[in-house]
This record gives sequence, structure tokens and C-alpha cells, in this order.
Amino acid sequence: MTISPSFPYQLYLVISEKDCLGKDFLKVAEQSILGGVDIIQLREKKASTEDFLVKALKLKDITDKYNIPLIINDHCKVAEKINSAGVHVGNNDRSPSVLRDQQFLQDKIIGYSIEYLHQLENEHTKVSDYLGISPIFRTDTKKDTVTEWGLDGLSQIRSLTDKPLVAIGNINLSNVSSVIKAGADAVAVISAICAAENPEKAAFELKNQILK
Ligand SMILES: Cc1ncc(COP(=O)(O)OP(=O)(O)O)c(N)n1
Ligand SMILES: Cc1ncsc1CCOP(=O)(O)O
Ligand SMILES: [Mg+2]
Repeated sequence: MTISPSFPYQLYLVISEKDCLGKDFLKVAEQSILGGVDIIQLREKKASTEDFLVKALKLKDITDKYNIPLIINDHCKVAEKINSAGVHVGNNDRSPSVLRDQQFLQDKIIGYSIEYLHQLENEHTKVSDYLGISPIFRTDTKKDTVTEWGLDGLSQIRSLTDKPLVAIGNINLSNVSSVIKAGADAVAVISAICAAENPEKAAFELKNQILK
């Protein structure tokens, strides 16, 4: 695969404490980095801002230690407080074009979820650094989704934009190669790593498939 110069990350871990099924989420994060994860997003959908901030600070100690970017899901104020590498937002969040105007986010990574084809034409896509193609395959991890893009949908989006594409949704060892072949620049996973008995091994195997 070719590595996008503007988004040189291929294996993207999206993590929450709950998705780690009782394992220490900080250990899961560290092990996943050792296995080959290139970038991590903290996604705690039920946490208060205060709890999110506490988790984000702890996780940032680990990502900083390994020089891995930390992306914050939804909580843009927390992102600013901890000086994260960026934020990820979707259609129900603050919009990328408003966020890009904020001083703090001017040179940071902004990721934007694509749930409808027409979003490719909007100003938010234009100012975003990568597009989360959401979801590629239906997943129990996130049920409030709109379009199941499938591999054909991903290929179609690939033909319509040069933006870095991050594929997400039920991606695992058995389908990761086909997702890359369909045009993804990166693959984002939750359960394939967080729910694995051995997160380091799970990350290592996914990364090997991606790099093949
Ligand atoms: C890499 C990546 N892509 C898509 C999403 C989904 O974001 P969003 O649509 O805002 O939904 P929530 O994650 O907030 O439930 C993502 N988080 N990461
Ligand atoms: C956050 C998110 N956005 C679209 S699908 C999804 C969940 C992905 O989780 P999993 O990798 O376990 O299917
Ligand atoms: Mg969101």
C-alpha cells in the first residue's frame, strides 16, 4: 500500500474502557502501540467531561511516551486542555469548519465521519485532514449508524476524493486486506484490538496484513 504523506498512519485504534472488557485500558493502549498501532482515539461516549479529561490525561502520558498522536472523540474542550494531536467529529458534533477556525485546532488533525455521499461536497470535508468512512460493515460496537458502505461504497468514495480515508466498522483480520484493497489509507478498529485476549498480538497481526 502507499502511505499518504498527509496522514501517515495505517492502523488506528479507537479505545474506551468499556470496550476493553475488564482489561486495564491503559495497558491495552500500550500493548497495542507495541504491536504496531500508529494513532489512538479516545472515545468514551458515556463519560462526563471531567471523567473524560482524567482518562485523556492518563492516555496522553502513554501516547507521548511513544510519540503516537492522540485524537479526542467529540470532546473538543478536552482536546484543547490536554493539547491533543487532534479531534474526531461526526454529523452530531461540532462541525469541522467551525472547529478549524479555532486557534488551537488550526494546525491539528481534524477527522470527520462520512455517513452520506453528499458530505464529500461540503465545506467540512474540505477542511478535514481525514475522512472516517463510517461504517464499512455493520457493527455491534456502534449501533446508531446510517449507511453500511461496504467495500463497493468505499471504492466509490475513493474514486471521488483524494482525502485520506480511514475505514471503520467491524474490521478484523479476516477482512482488513480487502478494505485496504478497496482504497482505505488506514483502518480503525475497536473490538479487534480492545476485546482481544492479547491486544499486542492482535495489533501486530492486523498491521502485518495492512503492510502486505
Ligand atoms: C476514525 C473514526 N471514524 C468514524 C468515527 C465515528 O464518529 P461519529 O460519527 O462522531 O460517532 P461517534 O464515534 O461519536 O459515536 C470515529 N469515532 N472514528
Ligand atoms: C466508532 C465507530 N464509528 C463507526 S463504526 C464504529 C465502531 C467500530 O468498532 P468495531 O471496530 O468494534 O466494529
Ligand atoms: Mg462523534
